[in-house]
Amino acid sequence: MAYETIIVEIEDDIALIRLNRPEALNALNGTLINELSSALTEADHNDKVRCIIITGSEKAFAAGADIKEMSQKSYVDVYTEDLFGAQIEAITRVRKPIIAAVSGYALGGGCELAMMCDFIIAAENAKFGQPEINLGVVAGIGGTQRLTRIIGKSKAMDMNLTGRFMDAAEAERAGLVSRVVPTAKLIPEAMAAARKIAEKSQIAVRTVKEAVNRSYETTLREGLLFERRAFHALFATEDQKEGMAAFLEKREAQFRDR
Ligand SMILES: CC(C)(O)CC(=O)SCCNC(=O)CCNC(=O)[C@H](O)C(C)(C)COP(=O)(O)OP(=O)(O)OC[C@H]1O[C@@H](n2cnc3c(N)ncnc32)[C@H](O)[C@@H]1OP(=O)(O)O
Repeated sequence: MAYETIIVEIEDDIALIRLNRPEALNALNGTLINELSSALTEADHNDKVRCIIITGSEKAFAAGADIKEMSQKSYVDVYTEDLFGAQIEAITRVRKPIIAAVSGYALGGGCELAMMCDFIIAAENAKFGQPEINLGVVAGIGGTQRLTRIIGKSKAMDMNLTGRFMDAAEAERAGLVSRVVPTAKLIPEAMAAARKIAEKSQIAVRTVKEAVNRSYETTLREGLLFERRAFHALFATEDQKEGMAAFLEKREAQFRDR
C-alpha cells in the first residue's frame, strides 16, 4: 500500500515503518497518524511479520503534534474530534512487539509515540522532551502519565514544567530507553533486536507483552497472579516442550508458534 507520510518496508519477518515528513521534522499530522495506525494494523495482521520497528529520520523521530494543523482549533473542535484519542491509542492495541528506534528529536507527541512502543532504542544524538508547556498547553498522549510511570515524578515534573530536553545518556540512566547505540548503527541494532525477538515462540512473545503491560494497569498481587497463570498456560504449548527439550539436548530450539 502506498502512503504519503510513512514508508513501510518488510524485510524478512520485520516491518520497518519510517515516519517521512522531513519538511516538518515528522510532526504528527492527521494523515500521518491515520497512516501509521493503518500500517500498524496491517503489520499486526500480516502472518509474515513477527516484529515491528518505528523510526524517523536521523534529525527527528518526531517533533510532536503538528502545531500548524492544530493552532487554530477551538476547544469544541478538539473535544468533538477527540484529538489524539482513539486513532493514536490504536497503537497500544497492536499485539506484536514494537520497537521505537529514535534518532534526533522525540518531542511532545514524538516522545509519547516512542513511549507507546514496547521499548526504545536510542541513537547517541537522540533528544527527548515534553515541551508542550512552551505552547501554553500540556502533553496529551502520555507525557504526564506514561513518562511519570517510567522515569518517576521528579524527572517527569522537570521535563513537563520546564520543557527541557533530555539527551540519550540521561534517558538511558532514567530508564526511558533500553539502550543507546551509535547514531549510524541505530537501524542495524534495532533490526538485530527485532530478529532476536522474531526467532522466539510468538506465543511466549505476546504473553510477555501482555504481562509487562499488565504491570502498568493493576496491583502487584494481581499482576503476579496474571504472570504466574500466563507461565502455567504456556505449558499447554508445543513451543514449551520444544524450548525445554532443545535446552536439555544442547541444540537451538525450532519454535513453531504452537
Ligand atoms: C501530542 C501532544 C498533545 O502532546 C501535543 C504536542 O506534541 S505539541 C508539539 C510539541 N513539540 C514541540 O513543541 C517541538 C516544536 N519544534 C521545535 O521546537 C523545533 O522545530 C526543534 C527544536 C524540534 C528543531 O529546531 P530547528 O532545528 O531549528 O528546526 P525548525 O526550523 O524549527 O524546524 C524545521 C521545520 O519543521 C517545522 N516543525 C518542527 N516541529 C514542528 C511541529 N511540531 N509542528 C509543525 N511543524 C514543525 C518547523 O516549523 C520548520 O518548518 P518551516 O518553518 O521551515 O516551514
